[in-house]
Amino acid sequence: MSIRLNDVWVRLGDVDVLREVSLDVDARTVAVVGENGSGKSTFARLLGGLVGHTAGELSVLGLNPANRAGELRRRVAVVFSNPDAQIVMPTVAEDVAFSLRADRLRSDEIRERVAVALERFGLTALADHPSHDLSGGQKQLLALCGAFVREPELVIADEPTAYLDARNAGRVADHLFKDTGHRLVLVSHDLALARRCDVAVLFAEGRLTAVGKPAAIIAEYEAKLRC
Ligand SMILES: Nc1ncnc2c1ncn2[C@@H]1O[C@H](COP(=O)(O)OP(=O)(O)OP(=O)(O)O)[C@@H](O)[C@H]1O
Repeated sequence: MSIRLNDVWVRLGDVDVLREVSLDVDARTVAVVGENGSGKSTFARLLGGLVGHTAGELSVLGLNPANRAGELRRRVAVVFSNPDAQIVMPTVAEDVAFSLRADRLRSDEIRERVAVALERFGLTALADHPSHDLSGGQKQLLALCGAFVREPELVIADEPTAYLDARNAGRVADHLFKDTGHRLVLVSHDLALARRCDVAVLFAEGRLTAVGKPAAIIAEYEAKLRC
């Protein structure tokens, strides 16, 4: 997937939230685990071009977010745990179409892409439904639908199942892991979900402390949690 960081630091306010982060990973799915406040979300936002780095070198899909942020945002979709932050249009179909606004498609192409995406995420019957009246699980599916309709090369999902019941969490996970040609960076406290990834990275106190097979990294993390 080509995520490369060399001694990257991120300072927010007067805090070094990420320190000395180095990583070179080329995997389809990458899990990011670690305790609360360890820097996982900041790392996810950094990869998505939503937070700048203060020092070091960084490339995502071969692009440096510092000077190719626009292109990165076109090729990468970021999904957060709170879908309300991403839902902007009054109806479900309009909200999905809004995600395509920058792609300069013809209106019939937009309609077609939206219809296919709604079908894929089981939202067709809700196309004209007010988006803010959806249940939490439906809203998260809508946020994912809005992310995937753009056919991103990389999906960065930060706690995408945090507020969902088991059935909806399973649905969301199935969409994230289904191989549709996209890569996935998944930040999650759900270690069963993290275990499904090809590679895992562990954060502690703003540092990336381990990278490897999820089973080994999660065992290391669980041992640390028991201390
Ligand atoms: N804008 C900011 N200004 C100052 N400090 C910040 C800012 N954003 C995050 N932090 C701090 O950076 C640290 C890492 O935060 P981050 O949200 O990346 O952690 P996290 O591992 O995702 O945590 P959680 O598992 O609780 O979501 C925390 O101590 C947080 O308070």
